[in-house]
Amino acid sequence: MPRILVIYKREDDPRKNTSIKMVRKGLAERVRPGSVRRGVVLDPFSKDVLGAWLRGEVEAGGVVVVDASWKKLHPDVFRGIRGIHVKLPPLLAANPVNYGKPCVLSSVEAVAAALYITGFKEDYVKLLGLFKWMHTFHELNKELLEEYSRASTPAELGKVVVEYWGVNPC
Ligand SMILES: C[S@@+](CC[C@H](N)C(=O)[O-])C[C@H]1O[C@@H](n2cnc3c(N)ncnc32)[C@H](O)[C@@H]1O
Repeated sequence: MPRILVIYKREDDPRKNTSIKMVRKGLAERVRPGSVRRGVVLDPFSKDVLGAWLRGEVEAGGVVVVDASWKKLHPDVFRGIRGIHVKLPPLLAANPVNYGKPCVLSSVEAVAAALYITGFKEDYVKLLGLFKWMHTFHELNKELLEEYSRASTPAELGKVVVEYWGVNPC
């Protein structure tokens, strides 16, 4: 499994936090921002998008997620973290806080999507087992995830987004 690195900002209830659960289950590690050397940083403010062409970077450096509150999230939170910053192509959240909304995923949803799109499908399945609503995430997004994973360039991925969403909501 690629490394999953969590930068945890302690901004919400730790009992409901999804990245803390990934860490507790031994699927992710908690790190300080300065210790990240490379990898794919899941950054909703980036203009670049994650796609299958980043598989090598995920393999080499892992997936970095910044666990902060969506209410307080600001581009500064991501500044200075080394790695390739990318947002995810649009997907629907299934978590109880943002159910049905595009783009505002929980940490576990974001990491799972990144793993699926870059071809780590068995590792994606491991994350589905962490929360009941992760199976709903799968049902809501499985066709889109598969289409996204087949796009081999940003232009191809952009076409899928336009065909499905019209205007990109993220
Ligand atoms: C804002 S935090 C909220 C996490 C929440 N506290 C939890 O328990 O899961 C979610 C993180 O997942 C990643 N993420 C979520 N949606 C994303 C998207 N559309 N594009 C890129 N990264 C995303 C980002 O690293 C973001 O900071």
